[in-house]
Amino acid sequence: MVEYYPSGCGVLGILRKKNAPKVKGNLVVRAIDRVRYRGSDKGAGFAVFNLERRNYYVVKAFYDGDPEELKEIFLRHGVRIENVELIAKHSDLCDCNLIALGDLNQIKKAIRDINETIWNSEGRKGRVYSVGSSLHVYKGVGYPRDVASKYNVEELEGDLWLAHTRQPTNSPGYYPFWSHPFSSFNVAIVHNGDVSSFGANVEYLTSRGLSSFVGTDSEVLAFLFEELIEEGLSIEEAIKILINPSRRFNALSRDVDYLYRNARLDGPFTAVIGYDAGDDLYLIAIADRAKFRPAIIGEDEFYYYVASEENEIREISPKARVWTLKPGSYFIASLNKGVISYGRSKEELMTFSPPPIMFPERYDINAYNIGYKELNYEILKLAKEGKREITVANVLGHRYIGINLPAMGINNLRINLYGVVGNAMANLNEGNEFYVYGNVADDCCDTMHGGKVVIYGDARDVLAQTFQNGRIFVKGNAGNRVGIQMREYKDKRPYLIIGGIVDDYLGEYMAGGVIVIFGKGFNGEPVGNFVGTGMVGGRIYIRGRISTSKLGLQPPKYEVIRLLRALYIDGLISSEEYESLKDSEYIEIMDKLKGEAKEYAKKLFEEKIGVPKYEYRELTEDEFKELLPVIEEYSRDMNDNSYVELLKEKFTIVSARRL
Ligand SMILES: NC(=O)CC[C@H](N)C(=O)O
Repeated sequence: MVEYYPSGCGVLGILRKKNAPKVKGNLVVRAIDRVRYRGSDKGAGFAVFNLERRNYYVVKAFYDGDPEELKEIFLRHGVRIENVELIAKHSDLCDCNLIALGDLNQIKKAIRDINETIWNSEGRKGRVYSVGSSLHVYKGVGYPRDVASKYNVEELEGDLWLAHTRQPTNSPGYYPFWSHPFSSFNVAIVHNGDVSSFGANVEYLTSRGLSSFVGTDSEVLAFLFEELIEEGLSIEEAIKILINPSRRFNALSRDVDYLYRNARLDGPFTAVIGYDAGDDLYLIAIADRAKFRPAIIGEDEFYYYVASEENEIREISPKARVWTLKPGSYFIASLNKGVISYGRSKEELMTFSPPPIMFPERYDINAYNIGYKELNYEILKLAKEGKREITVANVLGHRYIGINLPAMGINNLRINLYGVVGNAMANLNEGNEFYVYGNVADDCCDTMHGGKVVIYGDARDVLAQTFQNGRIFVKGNAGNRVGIQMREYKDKRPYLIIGGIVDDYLGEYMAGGVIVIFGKGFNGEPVGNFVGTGMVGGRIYIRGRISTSKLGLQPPKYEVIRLLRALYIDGLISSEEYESLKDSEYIEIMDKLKGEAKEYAKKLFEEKIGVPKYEYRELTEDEFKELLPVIEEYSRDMNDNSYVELLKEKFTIVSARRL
């Protein structure tokens, strides 16, 4: 039996390319069903768009009563309904399609009023949950397959699809009102995470005349996007406001930032937005600036994909190329224009690993049709029978691989994994070796105490959290928050070696151990922002020079200038010093200040702000001696002896700053 434990929502988006065939519903259902363990039986849904012009709107409503009553309510609000069709029942609720004729603005106004009446005044008697010229939302209580079979979703076709499996964190799930997708006039969204700015966002929307909300945090996303576009902003302007980028990078002008302050999203989110602009269809994916939820983007010959996990994409497209969104970034593609924004630079895109190898010539277990518990059980069984090397083919999102082994006293096994490994592989590992011929998902090697993990593809977010002994070798890239809280004790020292590039918060709160980032074949800086924030021990070696602005959590520029001005007024620095320092980076300023001025600056910033120590140089003899055997082993595993040469180059070396 395949057992699943709920964990967080699963999202999916698929857009066809211009000359590609339409996307069949059965593919969408298969893909979202791959991550049904992320959801629960408390809600699932689909949105399908087709770029067709019609002279009417399809209004969809849940209603606890005779659907004909709805017609009257619409008429009272000045909207002519051509046809009312009962399409399904959700216990006592009718699910109806209404064909509305008339002016769009009039229909919009009427629908806001109608929801105010049937949801607010009549105590949740019903709700209009989607309106579109080509958009159809299908949602309900249950798993994606339950909702799909109720509406024959597998038989439908579309240019653009969204799908969702829900693990409710806000608002209940016993009626379909709270299921995703949420929709507002030609816009539909699915979301994984929590919108903690819900209150401020509702305030913003209320000020724009909206008055009826079902209470799921995610719904504001649909309303906000639609409202911002309605106010004349471009798609990119609108989503930059929603994403709420860090003020440190000035992604928005001050005026825009201020004007739309209540339209910003806060909290963790990955969201997929589908938008029918009339002449084109858009697939958009956004990630919060700390990237607290996964977001995988994919592309093959026919389609663009957005998913929570790579296995959703692999289920239907084994050869797609995939990459991740950078923290606080966005992906936009349209049916007519293709990709408008990739969510990271083209150069970075090129560094992502090719599609995984799913099948070796010989293997012991085919994981395709078994759940992760069963897979762990099979591995354990073979280990107990005395097998020292076990090969698994067709891994597709299986989680917690190997987690049961240390507790069972098995610490000298080699496990070869072919495919796409799910979350939390090799957690708590003590002595086993894992060789992955593909990519691994989030939280790999958490609290690993020993043994070895070799990944020939990419690792995603939170790789090697509290990693404390052993070796982790990644050939490709790793994601956000890599090596956080790594530590060492006596002769136990963990080594994390990454051939490619990483995103933000590398080595956050690191307390021990060694991280090496080679950025091989990449010309830019191979790390994101906030490197070594709050670091208290250990060392990070990054090949090449990294701009100091990427290190730690630094104070905003204006605060630093304010301090310099105060130091000048108090006579602690001269006017020349003030002039020469004021345009420098924070770390350079801190290095150049002396005496009492430095003491002041330290008190103000350093004790509160986790900025690590920074050096740019070749390795010392001792460092080289320490790292050489590790890098030789890495080279052997990667079958590429150029890494030892790279070790002789100059590195940015980040370590704890002693105050
Ligand atoms: N698990 C999630 O990502 C939940 C999404 C959203 N907060 C909801 O309750 O529907």
